[in-house]
Amino acid sequence: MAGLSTSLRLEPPASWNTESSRAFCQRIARLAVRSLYAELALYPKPGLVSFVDNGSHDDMTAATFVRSLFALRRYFLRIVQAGVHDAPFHVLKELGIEAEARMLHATGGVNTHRGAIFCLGMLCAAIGRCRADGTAPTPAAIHATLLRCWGAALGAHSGDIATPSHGAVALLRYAASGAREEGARGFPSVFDVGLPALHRALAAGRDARRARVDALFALMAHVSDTNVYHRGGVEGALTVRRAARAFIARGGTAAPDWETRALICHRTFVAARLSPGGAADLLGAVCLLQAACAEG
Ligand SMILES: CC(C)(COP(=O)(O)OP(=O)(O)OC[C@H]1O[C@@H](n2cnc3c(N)ncnc32)[C@H](O[C@H]2O[C@H](COP(=O)(O)OP(=O)(O)OP(=O)(O)O)[C@@H](O)[C@H]2O)[C@@H]1O)[C@@H](O)C(=O)NCCC(=O)NCCS
Ligand SMILES: Nc1ncnc2[nH]cnc12
Repeated sequence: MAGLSTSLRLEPPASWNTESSRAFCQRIARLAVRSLYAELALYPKPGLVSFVDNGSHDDMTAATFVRSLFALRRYFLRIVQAGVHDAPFHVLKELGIEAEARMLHATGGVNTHRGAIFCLGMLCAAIGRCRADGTAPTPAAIHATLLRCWGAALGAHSGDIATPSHGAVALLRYAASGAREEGARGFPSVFDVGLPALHRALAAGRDARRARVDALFALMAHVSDTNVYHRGGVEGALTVRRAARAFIARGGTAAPDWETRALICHRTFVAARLSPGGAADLLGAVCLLQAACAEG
């Protein structure tokens, strides 16, 4: 992937003042919320919650996710602003912890978006930082900025397990890397797996819905999803990976019977209580990157 040095440099716009900075931050925050809404609305999504059904979950519905999204609007605005102002990682972390509390308050204690708060939050900060630097928002520039500004702190954060979590248990029991390792490496699954899969599908003429399904399956085939390990152990993780690879091997959504296959996969996951929630969060991040880079 091209580095920052090869990306287009823009002069900071003459109109770059408090007013335009606020409008920019609000636009990116809106894109983050819309991207998570697009993930929620997508169907079929194996084992995951949508407006059609609750997938493998009995403690959350689409309404729970929508409440969570409303509660996170201000967080995304604040973290883009923090990125614009080159805030150190501990400031981003405080914003993230506060957002987790708001999410849990809005959902009655259900974890809808912890992975998304982390991943989309860091991307929002990096997009803000790119803008302040006068760097065009390409995926390569956003990735390089993320690593340059907060890469070392993200690496240290991955080993800092203060409170027990499903992710921490999956790491200890199964060596499943999860969100922490993704963050430490600058979310490579978003930049190197999910986004290219989305772009390939769009370039082949598929619509946004099908492209998102293809990106989700690409992520399911690739990521070490601690939510899957938490619910299904090693066997569950193998089931998810094999199902995703089989779907992709048949051509993904280019296959005429893709929808039937995706629905069969959905029912299989629901029967086994499997939920690739980490891949779903990363899909939200892919949608944000695509929208932010397309709008410039
Ligand atoms: C760094 C943290 C995000 C901590 O991570 P950790 O792994 O220790 O903690 P978890 O609480 O398990 O949360 C991790 C969430 O990340 C998602 N995820 C899983 N695998 C991956 C992956 N490979 N890449 C990216 N993201 C991943 C996953 O999110 C989904 O799972 C949710 C449901 O999970 P859970 O509640 O565990 O399980 P249920 O199915 O509900 O189980 P039952 O209760 O029903 O049995 C689902 O909604 C998705 O969102 C994990 O949730 C972070 O916590 C942290 O450090 N936070 C502080 C804030 C911060 O520092 N921010 C930095 C600046 S932004
Ligand atoms: N649609 C969804 N269903 C279940 N868990 C998720 N985590 C993020 N999005 C999700």
